[in-house]
Amino acid sequence: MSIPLPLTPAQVKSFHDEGFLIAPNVFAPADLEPLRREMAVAIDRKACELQADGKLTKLHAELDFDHRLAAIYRDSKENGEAIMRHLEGLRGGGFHAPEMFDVIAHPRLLAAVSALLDTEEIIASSVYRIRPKLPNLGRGIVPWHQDSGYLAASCDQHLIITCWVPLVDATVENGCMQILPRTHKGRVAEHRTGGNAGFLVIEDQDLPADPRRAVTAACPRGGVVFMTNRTPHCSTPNYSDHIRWSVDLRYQSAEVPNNAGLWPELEELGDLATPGFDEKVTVACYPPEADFVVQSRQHPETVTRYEEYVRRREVYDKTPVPFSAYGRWPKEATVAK
Ligand SMILES: O=C(O)CCC(=O)C(=O)O
Ligand SMILES: [Fe+2]
Repeated sequence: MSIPLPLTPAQVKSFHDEGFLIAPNVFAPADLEPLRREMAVAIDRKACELQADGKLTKLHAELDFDHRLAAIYRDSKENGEAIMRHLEGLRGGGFHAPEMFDVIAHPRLLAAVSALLDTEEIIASSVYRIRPKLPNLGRGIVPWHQDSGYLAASCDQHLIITCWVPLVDATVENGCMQILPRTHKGRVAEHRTGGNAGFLVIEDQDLPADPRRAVTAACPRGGVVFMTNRTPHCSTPNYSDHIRWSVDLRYQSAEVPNNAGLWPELEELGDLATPGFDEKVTVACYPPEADFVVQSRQHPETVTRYEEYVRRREVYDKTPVPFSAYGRWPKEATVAK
């Protein structure tokens, strides 16, 4: 295992001043290969299943991970959507093979997160998302928002770090992110429901700065775009011929409210959670999904291993929690974007 390289003090300062940091070479190119390969296997499996059901005629098995799903989608929107839903799961982080966990718990990534959070005690969130942004498809275009727009208001003033990890070189052409710098220290802006593809949106007049000041966050594969939960960002269309694959992961200090220690203890029959569990988890910044300890110097025995991470995710997915990511923003966007 290579020795984790933390960020330089100048990079850490830049993150806190600007609200984001683009760090190349967090991962070695080979580090992301197992995840890309396993996601390709998952696509293949689902495509074969659709073929066996008589829904899909052409497998496009000769195409690589960066092109195959786009070709399947071009043949049939329904099949393309079915495969994307399969990968995304209930809320966007459905894919949880060991290769995904290895990226979430990667020592070099955790060293960088630890430097940015200034703690060794790190909680990872299940609120990670897999994003296949297909060429010329509106669904992957994410309108202006702050990640706090989706989280509990009680966590607005805490720091939760989004690590945006491209699985291909992310460029303007294939629809990398745009980020509004130096605007992450104020209140969370007004978000509205009904943005593109059902996302929340901050309308231009409600952004904390002129969107023309946005920085283009191109990032090579192996690099990471780090952002705070109050950093406004969006992403643009993919005009390339390949899929802009990315995953975004989230981390916070163990001092920030979380549900890492809470289990619902499902009853055998009916899968009903222990009474009161739903109220308890509302302490977390995103109550419906399972947080877990990913690094701890003080209590290394609490660090979550792969099997427990999977179990926590499954159990939370079955547990109705009275929290909606859209609940805090009752107003619809005035213009559908
Ligand atoms: O991947 C994208 O296009 C948007 C990502 C995003 O909003 C996030 O990582 O928080
Ligand atoms: Fe976001």
